[in-house]
Amino acid sequence: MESILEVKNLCKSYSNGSVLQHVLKNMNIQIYKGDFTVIMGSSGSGKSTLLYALSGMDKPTVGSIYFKDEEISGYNNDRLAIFRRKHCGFVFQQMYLNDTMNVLDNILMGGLLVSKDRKQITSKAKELLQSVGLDETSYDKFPSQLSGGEAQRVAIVRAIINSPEIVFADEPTGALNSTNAVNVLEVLTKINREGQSIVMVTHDIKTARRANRILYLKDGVIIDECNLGQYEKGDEERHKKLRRFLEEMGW
Ligand SMILES: Nc1ncnc2c1ncn2[C@@H]1O[C@H](COP(=O)(O)OP(=O)(O)OP(=O)(O)O)[C@@H](O)[C@H]1O
Repeated sequence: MESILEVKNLCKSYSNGSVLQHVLKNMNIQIYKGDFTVIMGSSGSGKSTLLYALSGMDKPTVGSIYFKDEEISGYNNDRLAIFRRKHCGFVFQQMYLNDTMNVLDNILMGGLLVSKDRKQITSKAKELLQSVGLDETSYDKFPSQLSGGEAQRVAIVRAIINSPEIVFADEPTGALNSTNAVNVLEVLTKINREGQSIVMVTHDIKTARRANRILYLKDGVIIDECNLGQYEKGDEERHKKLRRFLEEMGW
């Protein structure tokens, strides 16, 4: 299997006043291309810190992070920003859609950072909106006029408009009701089936079971992983396997 991200001896510490808190402790991980990888673990175990380090949103205290053959951990902030724009998409719980722009412009804003071909980006945005179940009536709406699930689907389209090689998601369904959460998970499952690599942090077992690989984090260390294979709707065995794994982990 081909790696898309590789982490070597990763440590991350925060200084809280006079106390140094070691949040990630000497981690070694490979994330594979085309995988839907989920990071789980108890609250405060370091999941978001790991996601931030993997995605070049934050720098490790010690250790190296490789995106394919490129070592991103040594980059300065400007190079990291370029790296993120070129290769990564982000779907976070706080969606940060721009409230002063309509749906289409929110998406185009990201697309035009990479391509100057407005016509091509516009038609791609419309195609992607269609594929997540949003028709032309959504284009002119402002974020405040959307439901949580619609807004999150717009955020996903914005995250993938530049065809990033990897999408990072932090609790993307955390603020949604169950219908909207399922809609958003369907979109993530669909783009993963089409080859998109995804790394997602979640507390929710229904969300986690969309992944083919679950990494379990405890006190800053990956203590084990569970491999589930590709998601199929209604696969009870898969659900039981994940439940057993999480019970063993003390989740
Ligand atoms: N910027 C920061 N400065 C200082 N400490 C931080 C910072 N970010 C995170 N921490 C600390 O690092 C630890 C891990 O935080 P992190 O958010 O990664 O955990 P998590 O597993 O994602 O938790 P949760 O499931 O509750 O979101 C926590 O004790 C947190 O207080």
